[in-house]
Amino acid sequence: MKTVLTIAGSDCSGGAGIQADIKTITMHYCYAMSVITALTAQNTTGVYGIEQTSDEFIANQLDCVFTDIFPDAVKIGMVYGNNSAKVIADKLSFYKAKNIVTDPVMVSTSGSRLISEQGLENLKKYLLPISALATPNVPEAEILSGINIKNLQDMQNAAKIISDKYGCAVLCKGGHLEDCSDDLLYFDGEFYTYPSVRIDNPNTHGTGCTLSSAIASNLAKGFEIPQAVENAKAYVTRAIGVKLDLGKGRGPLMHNYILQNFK
Ligand SMILES: Nc1ncnc2c1ncn2[C@@H]1O[C@H](COP(=O)(O)OP(=O)(O)O)[C@@H](O)[C@H]1O
Ligand SMILES: Cc1ncc(COP(=O)(O)OP(=O)(O)O)c(N)n1
Repeated sequence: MKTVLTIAGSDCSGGAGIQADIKTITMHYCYAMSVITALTAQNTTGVYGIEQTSDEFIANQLDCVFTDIFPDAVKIGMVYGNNSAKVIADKLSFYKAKNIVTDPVMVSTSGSRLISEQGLENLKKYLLPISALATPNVPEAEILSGINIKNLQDMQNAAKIISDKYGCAVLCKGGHLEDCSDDLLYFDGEFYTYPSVRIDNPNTHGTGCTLSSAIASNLAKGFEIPQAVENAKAYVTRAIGVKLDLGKGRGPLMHNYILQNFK
């Protein structure tokens, strides 16, 4: 049994964060573990409160996981606190964690900040350099690279800038582009494009969380990054395409419908 750890925030409505990650990892027939960095009170209409986990308690959770069941891959999502990224990076380095996928979550689609300014500086300084892969969406890639992104060429430029700066592979996600949802990977000096038509579905809460945990699950199973991304993209595309419609706002994805196809 392959094991995957998610280090992220809890979404009580089950669409994003830890809950989306555990569903995704489980659907990939991997064993899911979690280190919770923050509690959020949120639903499909927005984020209504955030409670940060203390640095000591994040460290305590990481010790409990790594001294007992060593994860084959680690996904990092919402890292809210000023020093959380450093605490996490120190522990991951100490335990020699492998296959680290960092989704540099900054702002929810509903507009709430999910990381502090200092937290973001520490994510850049400590977490990205130890990651195998970072998975920014377009606004996050603009912040990390310092350039505007309107098309695939801009995504290529941004991914290379981020990769050169932080030393990790970069998947720039296209969910925020105007007419398509193509994703772009820069890995080992090469560009890979993952084309997809835009699915007409407003219910995309947790797509980024789902994609990054699906990539981590595929890395845990032994796939190389380009193939892991291809498999994960197929998973998230299917989960959006089911068009589950729950809640009063931007609803979550459907995971269990696709049980048969991702053994
Ligand atoms: N409407 C859509 N149709 C098809 N794919 C989508 C759609 N929205 C998002 N995606 C895909 O979901 C994944 C997450 O992308 P994105 O929404 O940009 O990330 P985030 O949730 O971090 O903002 C990407 O693979 C993206 O291409
Ligand atoms: C607890 C928590 N973590 C991450 C997010 C952001 O989720 P993501 O899939 O990146 O995007 P949106 O769902 O905000 O579009 C979150 N909302 N909560």
